[in-house]
Amino acid sequence: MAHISLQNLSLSYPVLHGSARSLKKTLFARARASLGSTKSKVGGALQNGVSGLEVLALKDITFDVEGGERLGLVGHNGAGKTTLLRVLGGIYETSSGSLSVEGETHAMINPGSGMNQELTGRENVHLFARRLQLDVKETEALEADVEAFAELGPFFDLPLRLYSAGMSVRLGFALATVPRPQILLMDEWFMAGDSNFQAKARVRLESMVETAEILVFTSHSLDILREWCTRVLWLEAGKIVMDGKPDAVLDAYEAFVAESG
Ligand SMILES: Nc1ncnc2c1ncn2[C@@H]1O[C@H](COP(=O)(O)OP(=O)(O)OP(=O)(O)O)[C@@H](O)[C@H]1O
Repeated sequence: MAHISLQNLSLSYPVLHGSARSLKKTLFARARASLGSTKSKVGGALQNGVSGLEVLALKDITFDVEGGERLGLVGHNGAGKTTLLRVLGGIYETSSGSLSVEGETHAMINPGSGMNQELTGRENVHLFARRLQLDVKETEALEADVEAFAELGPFFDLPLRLYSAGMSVRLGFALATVPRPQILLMDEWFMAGDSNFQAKARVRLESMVETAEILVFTSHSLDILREWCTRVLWLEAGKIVMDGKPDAVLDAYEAFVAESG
């Protein structure tokens, strides 16, 4: 059974170095001067670290996720949701604390990850198939599936650097939903794209979610979180504010947002 466990986990990003040029130095000085004096509605906490200014993106995070749970992450811009997904996906190392992830994990965090901008959509599908070590028949099936799903028309045979943001999402989504992992981590970019694509994406995700033992995803859509999750974690400035049943957490979050304006 898949399982995730985090104990007192923290992560900070270094911001700028003291040797940077003058504009950076000015910004650095302003941010440093505002330490502790302002309460921003966005972002992690700014702090003085060993190597200079840091953003404390996650602070003392402790929670467990059991197989069968669908955990939604909610919070203001910069609250730490994507950072947490990246930590769970093994993309970022933590500054302190411990993390244990049991189960095959797939992180849908960046629509363009692993793709070559100079290759066409079709060529990228073949690249992807080689990475998954698919045989000729499986590769043909994958190509047909992605081509039909992404509906890129002639752009499927043009280099990715010519794609619009929505077109990249279509291709990235079609490829990212091929593996069937035990733990699925998903950032909210999957909701990008036009309404026709969103409807298709939703159906595809639903079948994926059924096979994933654990789903962790971020969204600013409270309706989606209410509908999809069995549990919601509310983060603000890198800290857990509340963890529990979706309705209880999201009602409290909505009240907080209404109060803080
Ligand atoms: N690569 C990075 N380097 C430095 N700081 C970063 C980096 N990525 C994120 N941060 C900072 O870490 C904090 C958390 O960012 P994160 O992207 O995890 O937030 P989020 O909750 O996903 O936000 P959003 O809802 O806007 O996507 C923010 O203050 C952000 O400025």
